[in-house]
Amino acid sequence: MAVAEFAPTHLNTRLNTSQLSSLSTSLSNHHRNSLRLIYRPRNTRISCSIAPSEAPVATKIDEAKNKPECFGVFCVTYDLKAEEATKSWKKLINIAVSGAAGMISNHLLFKLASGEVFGPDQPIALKLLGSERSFQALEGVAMELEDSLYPLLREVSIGIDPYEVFQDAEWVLLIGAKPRGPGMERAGLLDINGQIFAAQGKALNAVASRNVKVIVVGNPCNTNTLICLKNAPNIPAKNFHALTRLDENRAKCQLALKAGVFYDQVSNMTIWGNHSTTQVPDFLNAKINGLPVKEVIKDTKWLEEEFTEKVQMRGGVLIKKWGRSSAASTAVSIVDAIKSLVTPTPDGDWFSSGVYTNGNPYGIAEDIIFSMPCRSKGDGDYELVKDVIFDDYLRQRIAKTEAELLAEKRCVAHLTGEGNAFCDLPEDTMLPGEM
Ligand SMILES: NC(=O)C1=CN([C@@H]2O[C@H](COP(=O)(O)OP(=O)(O)OC[C@H]3O[C@@H](n4cnc5c(N)ncnc54)[C@H](OP(=O)(O)O)[C@@H]3O)[C@@H](O)[C@H]2O)C=CC1
Ligand SMILES: O=C([O-])CC(=O)C(=O)O
Repeated sequence: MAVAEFAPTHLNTRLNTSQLSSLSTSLSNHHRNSLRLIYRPRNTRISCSIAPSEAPVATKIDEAKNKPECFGVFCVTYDLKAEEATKSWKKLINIAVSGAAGMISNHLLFKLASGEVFGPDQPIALKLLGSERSFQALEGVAMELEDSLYPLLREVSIGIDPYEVFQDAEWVLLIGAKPRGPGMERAGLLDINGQIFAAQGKALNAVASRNVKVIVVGNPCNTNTLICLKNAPNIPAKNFHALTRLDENRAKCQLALKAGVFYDQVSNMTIWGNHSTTQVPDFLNAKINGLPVKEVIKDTKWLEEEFTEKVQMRGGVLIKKWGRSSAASTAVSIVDAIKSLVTPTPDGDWFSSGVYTNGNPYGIAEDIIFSMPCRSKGDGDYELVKDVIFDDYLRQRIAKTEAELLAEKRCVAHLTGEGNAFCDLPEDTMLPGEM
């Protein structure tokens, strides 16, 4: 019989029977054996005796996959009362992440766990959604989280069933999606990924917190968000976002570079429309050092052509250099997107997010997900900014990205409960990463 020593040395431990059983299940995932746990009093080690398996191993692994289990050291409860440093901590929040074994998550999860996103007094629980395909990798991610000893990370669980993983989730970051392969039509990608987001929307509707905030990253993210929210009618449509913050950050960087200023001097940067090559980085309303961009950068041809294209195609250029799509900067932009919703927007500024268009003041078609300028009081909610200006150039560009999103919507009608799909995409426009 093998004996494993489990030593949460930095913690005060107190386990109840169900936690002992969870710990046993979790460790049995690693060791593929049955376990006998011996609990000793606080501040001592917990010994796990590993006996030859009695039940078929495959059955145990399958059980663990279907029902998310706490992982390793995260099965240990902390004695919060005994820890002086935690006295002022807020109530734990549940954050679910799909595609948790993918590249973006590999950056994001560690930022979430560090306190960089929700603050140094906000303990979190991470609920990681994977698949049969990624389950082993997911265990690896959870092991790395264990080994990072983040004080604010109180729970980690992994699973493959969204109905289990999304239970009571207050923030859901939907990152997992099939990448578009060679020769695959955009309509095909919309359908394959749309199925994933329809299923996840249904799961959110059934089990997530009623006030859950959902940020969709997996592409094509605007239409995936629409599909998701249509399948979650009991959650306010306003709570769903498609990530266009990376595009905003890319646009700020290019304007700063051209103006010869540091990028913190660029504000009021709107990305309008789709996270695709039709997106519109708005240089009419953006500011540099508090002045309209056009007063600082007088080269209109550069703004209309080079700047706009550079932002639209940044993802593709990066893939050509790096051999894979932006992962670290995407994770940073997810952090920015969340922080923009949980901290008050600085006076006079705004941020971009792909949100539901119903009631928008810009005359953009209703019932699509469109990136627009938003402000937040820091309560997780947002309002659309009213005082923006338009000219013919901006209106024309907005109309093009709007037409693309309306066409994408018709392509996925079978997934949004709106009858038969009819796919007449105006031209085979690209994701930023596909150029
Ligand atoms: N909105 C934005 O600004 C950006 C969006 N993206 C998008 O984010 C998504 C994730 O990117 P990234 O983390 O780099 O990708 P990875 O390929 O590293 O990970 C993607 C994850 O998606 C999951 N997945 C779901 N369905 C499939 C499928 N049919 N085939 C393969 N994998 C699948 C996999 O996890 P599992 O097996 O656990 O389901 C996989 O781990 C992509 O859709 C990408 O286009 C990327 C950059 C910017
Ligand atoms: O197409 C991709 O996967 C990458 C992407 O969205 C981007 O870089 O903006």
